[in-house]
Amino acid sequence: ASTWGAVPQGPPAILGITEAFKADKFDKKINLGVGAYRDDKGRPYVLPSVREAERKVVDSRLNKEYAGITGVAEFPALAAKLAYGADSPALGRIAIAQSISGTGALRIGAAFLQRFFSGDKKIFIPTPSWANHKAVFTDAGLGVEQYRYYDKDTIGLDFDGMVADLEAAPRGSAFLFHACAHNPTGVDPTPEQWKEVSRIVKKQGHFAFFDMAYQGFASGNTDADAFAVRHFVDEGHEIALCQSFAKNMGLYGERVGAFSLVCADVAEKKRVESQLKILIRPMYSNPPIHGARIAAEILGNPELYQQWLGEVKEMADRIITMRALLKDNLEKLGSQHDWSHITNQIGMFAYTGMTAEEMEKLTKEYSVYATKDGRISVAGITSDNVGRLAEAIYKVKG
Ligand SMILES: Cc1[nH+]cc(COP(=O)(O)O)c(/C=N/[C@@H](CC(=O)O)C(=O)O)c1O
Repeated sequence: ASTWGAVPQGPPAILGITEAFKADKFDKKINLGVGAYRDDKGRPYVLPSVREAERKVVDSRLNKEYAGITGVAEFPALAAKLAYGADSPALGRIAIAQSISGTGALRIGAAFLQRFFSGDKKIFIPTPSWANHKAVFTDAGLGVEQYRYYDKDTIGLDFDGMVADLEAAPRGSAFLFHACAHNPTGVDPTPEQWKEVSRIVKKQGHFAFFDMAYQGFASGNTDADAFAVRHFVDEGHEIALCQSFAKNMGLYGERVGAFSLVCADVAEKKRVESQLKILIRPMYSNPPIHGARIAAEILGNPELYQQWLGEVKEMADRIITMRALLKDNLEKLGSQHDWSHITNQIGMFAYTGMTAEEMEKLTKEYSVYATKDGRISVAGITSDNVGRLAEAIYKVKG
C-alpha cells in the first residue's frame, strides 16, 4: 500500500462557499460568507493608516533578523495597552507574547492550559462558537464542552441557560468568552450581564479565557469593545486573552495577534513568560515581523493611532448602517417578521434565524452565498446590493 493510502478525504472547510461564489456566473451574486471586511464597493480594504505605517516601516530600512520568541520588541506591550487600557494597574503583571494572529493566540493559550492548568484539562465554549474553536482546543489536547449561549427562539442571548451552565460546571473550570462581536451570532451580553457573569465566575472559581478578535471593529470604540476584558481584570480575575489585528487593522494575511495571561504579580509574570517562550520555541520559534512592525507603528505613534481609531470606527459604522438598511428594506417590502435582531446584533456577523433550507434557497435561487447556520457576514452587504438581498430574503422567508 502507498505511504498515505489510509489518509481519508476531509470535508470542505468554511472557504467552500467562496469557491461556489466564484463559480457562479450571475453578475448580481452576493457573497455573505467571508469573514473579512469589504468596503461599500465590495472590495477588500487596506486602511490608509496601515499604508502610512507600512511606508514608515519600509523607509526605516530595518533588517530582517529574527524577532524574539515573544515577538517584535515593542509590539506586545503596545498590544497589552490597547486591550487592557493604557492606565491599567495590571499592565506590569501581564505575561504577553506576539502570536500568529488570533488563531495562533488561541493555540498558544490552549497549549499552555493543557500543560499548566490546575483544573480539568478541558474548556467550555459557547453554543454556537467560531467554527475553528473546537478544533484548536482539541488539537492542543484539551477536552471541549459546551455552555448554552444562543437562544434561537429570541434570536438573542440565552442568559439564563448560560448562567445555569456556569453554575453547574465543576468548580475551577475554564470558560471561553468572546469579548465582543460574538461569532457567528453577533449576540453579546450587555455590560450588566457581563458583571453578573464575572460574579458567578469568581464565585465558582472558574478561569476566564477571552477571545477578542474584533476590538474596535464591533462598536467602533476600542474601549467599549474591551469592557468585558477590563471589567474581569478590575474584579481580580487572572484571565487569558487572545487578540487579533486581522479585522480591526485589516492585517488579515499579515497574521498579527497576541496572547496574554494576567498574573498575580511581577514574579509570577516572569515565570509564566519564561514558560510561554519554552512552549512557543518548538511550535514556530518566533513570529513574522512585518505586520507587527506596522501594528506597533500605529499603536506607538499618536497621530497614526488617532487616524487608525477613526478608520476602525468608519468600518464599524458602515456595518451598522448596512444592518439598518437591510432591516428597513425588509420592512418596506412588507415582511411581517421582527427583524430587530439584525440591528441589535453587533460586529461582522448577523444571525438571521433563517433555516438551512432557507439559506440553501437563497443560494440556489438568488445567488446569495452564506453559511447554512444562517450567519451572514454584514461586511458583504453594500448600498448597491442591500435592496436585492432584502428582496431575496423576503421571497424565501416572507
Ligand atoms: C472569534 C474569532 N476568533 C479568532 C479568529 C481568528 O482570526 P485570525 O485571522 O487568526 O486572527 C476569528 C476569525 N474569523 C473569521 C475568519 C476565519 O474564520 O478564519 C470568520 O469567522 O470568518 C474569529 O471570528
